[in-house]
Amino acid sequence: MSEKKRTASTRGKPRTPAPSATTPATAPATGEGGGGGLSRRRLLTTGGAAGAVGLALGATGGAVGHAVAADSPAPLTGLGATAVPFHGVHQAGITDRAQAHGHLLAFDLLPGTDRRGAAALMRRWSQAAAAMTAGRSPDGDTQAALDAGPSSLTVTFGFGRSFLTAVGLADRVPEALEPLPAFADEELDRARSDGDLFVQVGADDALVAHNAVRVLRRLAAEAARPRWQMTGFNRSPGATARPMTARNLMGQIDGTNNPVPGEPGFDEAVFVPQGGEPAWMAGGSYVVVRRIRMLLDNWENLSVERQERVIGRRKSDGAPLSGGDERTPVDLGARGADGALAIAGDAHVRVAAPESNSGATMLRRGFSYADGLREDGAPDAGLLFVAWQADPRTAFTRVQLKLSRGDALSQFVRHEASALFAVPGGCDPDGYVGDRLLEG
Ligand SMILES: C=CC1=C(C)c2cc3[nH]c(cc4nc(cc5[nH]c(cc1n2)c(C)c5CCC(=O)O)C(CCC(=O)O)=C4C)c(C)c3C=C
Ligand SMILES: [Fe+2]
Repeated sequence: MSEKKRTASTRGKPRTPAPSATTPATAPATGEGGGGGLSRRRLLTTGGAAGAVGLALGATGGAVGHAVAADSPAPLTGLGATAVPFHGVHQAGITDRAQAHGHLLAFDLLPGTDRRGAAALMRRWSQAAAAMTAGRSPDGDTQAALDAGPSSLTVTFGFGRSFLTAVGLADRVPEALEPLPAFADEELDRARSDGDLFVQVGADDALVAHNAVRVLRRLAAEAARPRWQMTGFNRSPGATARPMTARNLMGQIDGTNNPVPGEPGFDEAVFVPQGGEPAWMAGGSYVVVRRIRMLLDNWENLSVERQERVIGRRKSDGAPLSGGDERTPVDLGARGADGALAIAGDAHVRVAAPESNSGATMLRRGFSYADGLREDGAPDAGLLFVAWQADPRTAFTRVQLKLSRGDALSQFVRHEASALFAVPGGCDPDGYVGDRLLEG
């Protein structure tokens, strides 16, 4: 199929009817109350008819329900109707609130896929992602999400070091994409690590997220094959009485001290600046993905007091052990009545803090995972740690080196897979993600 034809058809049929209203809304990057706004505009669209009918039928179903719904279409809920624009200076899925469902995938190029073939793939993927994130049905749609709105779907693409060499662009490999060093105690499964291409899919509806993955998989067919896929989740929006930072599977409030979009230093910490090196990465970011299994049976046998000592924050409300509430800045110098440090020397927040790592800052935007049981009956569950930064050498790597040498949390977690990708800036509607690299 020619690019022109494909462009025309992906702009085609709406999955849900045209919006009757648009209302801007904001949400933080991680958790629901992590603070800060969005660098991308979110659209809350209210549709009627077909897309809404499926939702309206939830309670009644059957022929009667169909008749009622056809006469009085109800709007999609806010959850289904929310759309995050695909196009922009930065790719979506970085500063947006982490969705309830996430898929992380790596693909390897098939032998024979050259720069031209890779460019065609990125164009196909970008066009399909733009359509799906706007609630339109793309070419090759499986129709599994036909009745749903975009549900905050985001699709984010990245390139591994091996991608650049495979397509003959070894001279354009960013210095920041140097392989991560080996860290003490990691037990990495190489088959579930690295990869040529990275795809992150997030949505607040499980079918929408799954369908997007299937569509992208089908579009990759002749150019790339999946290398690994990991599936995770977060709390659903609206599950708590008020917006709150999410909890991880250890029960801790996780994401409190993330940098906040719009605050001083955020862009410098997370994005490669315009005029930065290499030029094709301007507006982009580097993502570190780590599959970190939690030894939940051991962790849950600790008293809450000991769990809090390991992290350095209270479990109930996330307040630092140095005092205050969740939002109170951590005071690493504070001491208790006994003269001992309020936040232990090996507490996770002390060892990971920017103050302990020459200012190292990253945006953590992960997903929990639960993949059933291991052979020994222990849960195969933990954190799909996803960290975004302008330079991993002075952010993730610096902090992880420190953590691997003295973090009290280390004995309760195992790093099982690892990957680093360069995530270019966003693209225009006429372009595709990576065009400045692949066309330049
Ligand atoms: C290399 C970076 C980090 C890894 C790997 C990591 C794993 C990890 N963390 C938690 C739970 C929490 N982490 C918290 C804070 C926190 N963690 C990192 C970095 C890594 N964590 C940073 C930079 C920070 C912020 C430190 C600060 O500035 O205070 C917290 C506290 C709440 C918060 O601020 O988010 C929790 C809880 C787990 C369970 C985990 C591996 C499974
Ligand atoms: Fe952490």
